[in-house]
Amino acid sequence: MTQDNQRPSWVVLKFGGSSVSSLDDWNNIVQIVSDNLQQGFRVAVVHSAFKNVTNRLEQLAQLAAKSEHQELLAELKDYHQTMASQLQLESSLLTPWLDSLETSAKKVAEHGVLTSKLRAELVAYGELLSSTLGAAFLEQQLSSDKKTQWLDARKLFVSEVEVNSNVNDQYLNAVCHPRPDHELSQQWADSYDVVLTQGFIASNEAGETVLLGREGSDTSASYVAALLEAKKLEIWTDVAGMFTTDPNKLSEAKKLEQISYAQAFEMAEAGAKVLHPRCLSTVMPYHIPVEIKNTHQPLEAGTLINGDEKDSRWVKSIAVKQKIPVMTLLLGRRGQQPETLQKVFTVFNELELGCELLASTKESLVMAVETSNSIHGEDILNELSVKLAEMCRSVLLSHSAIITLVGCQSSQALWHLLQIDAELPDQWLLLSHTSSDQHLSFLVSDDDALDILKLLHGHLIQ
Ligand SMILES: Nc1ncnc2c1ncn2[C@@H]1O[C@H](COP(=O)(O)OP(=O)(O)O)[C@@H](O)[C@H]1O
Ligand SMILES: N[C@@H](CC(=O)OP(=O)(O)O)C(=O)O
Repeated sequence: MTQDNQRPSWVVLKFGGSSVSSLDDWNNIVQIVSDNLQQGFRVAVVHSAFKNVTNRLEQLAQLAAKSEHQELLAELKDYHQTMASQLQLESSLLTPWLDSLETSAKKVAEHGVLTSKLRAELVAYGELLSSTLGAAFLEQQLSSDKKTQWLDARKLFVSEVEVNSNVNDQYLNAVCHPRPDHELSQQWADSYDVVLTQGFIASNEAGETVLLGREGSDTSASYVAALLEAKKLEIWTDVAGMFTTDPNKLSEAKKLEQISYAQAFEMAEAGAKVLHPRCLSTVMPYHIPVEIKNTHQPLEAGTLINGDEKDSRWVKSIAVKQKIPVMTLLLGRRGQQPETLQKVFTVFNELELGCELLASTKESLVMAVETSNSIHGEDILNELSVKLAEMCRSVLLSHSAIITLVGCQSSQALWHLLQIDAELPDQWLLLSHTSSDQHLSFLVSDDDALDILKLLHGHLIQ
């Protein structure tokens, strides 16, 4: 068995859609990879689809089910071919993927209904296309003695069926449990300087393509880091770290230089989308530090996530999730009875929608609807309202925001809130705090969300 200090030193670099979508981005990526090679690391790159391509592929899947996909398909082909020419690469590199994308869309059209299996197959082309160009660009730009190898993530990661998961989850929100493979790490290190693979995609035991949930490339990067027992995992994105709140929503947001895994997890769970929460649970057991950095400003210091942290008395950050579909069900006196709850959850189940119970009173239930792993379009929310209305006095569908205070005990957070000498809006519903008690959430109207964020950030963040 090899000793730890004889093992190859891998660094994993994940580049999100916002980091791979222009020639300037790619010149920065070449520099970042070269710097790591110069420091003696082997480099594993995990690559997302180009910016917004996954959303457009999701749309393509919906349109294909109605045989109305030709225009968007042509647009997507054109977009990728233009990217190839921007990077001065042969667009013929893309032909096999573009042909199979067309075949998949045709398959959906012939089937006439979108299934989660077909959706996964089709949406995966975003990462397959972009990473093919990424690997060719690195091979072309890195010095000639450096070997770059493109790898198919579906051969590396096989999903495991989770207890109670439904078919949609198995194809669209799949879970893998990679463990360190020292032999593979050595084999790759002997053969290549850089390996490059796709984020977001994996396969199941039947060899079919599955997805790891929207924004799942961070999760893939953590899988690669665990597989290689990497020295560090760097998430390269369009902001220079994790901030006290989304810097694109509030300019006063401050960068957090160093935070614990636990706090970063709470922030990610609460909606700080710069990092996917599932990414941390994979790297934590191996103590792999995670750094978040800005691809557009590579020299700027980022946020380092590692280790533990002492309890804090102050709110450290505030996360906002906006445009969450929320159903408020007025159920009358039988509201909290098991039969009523069972009927409500059965409707969600039948429509294959996820839900989170946000609050309940004796007579009402407030539930957030999770649509990202649904195979249906937006009109599924209306269908849900109609079905729920059959068992309720009334159903209200709103698009709301969830604001979460992260980093101190909920009792402390409430105490801090009481000190705020300003008017809070009328529409303000206390939701929950997590079992770790480092997390306090409120449901507010989407229109008020950014004003409330500004107010709370000004008062609560030290
Ligand atoms: N607390 C936070 N700190 C930093 N960024 C945040 C935070 N909360 C939300 N974000 C958002 O996360 C975005 C980066 O995530 P994402 O768009 O998924 O990037 P990528 O395409 O690189 O995966 C930032 O542009 C920022 O708007
Ligand atoms: N492309 C996928 C996976 C992903 O993580 O993308 P990004 O790294 O750009 O957030 C998505 O949009 O969901």
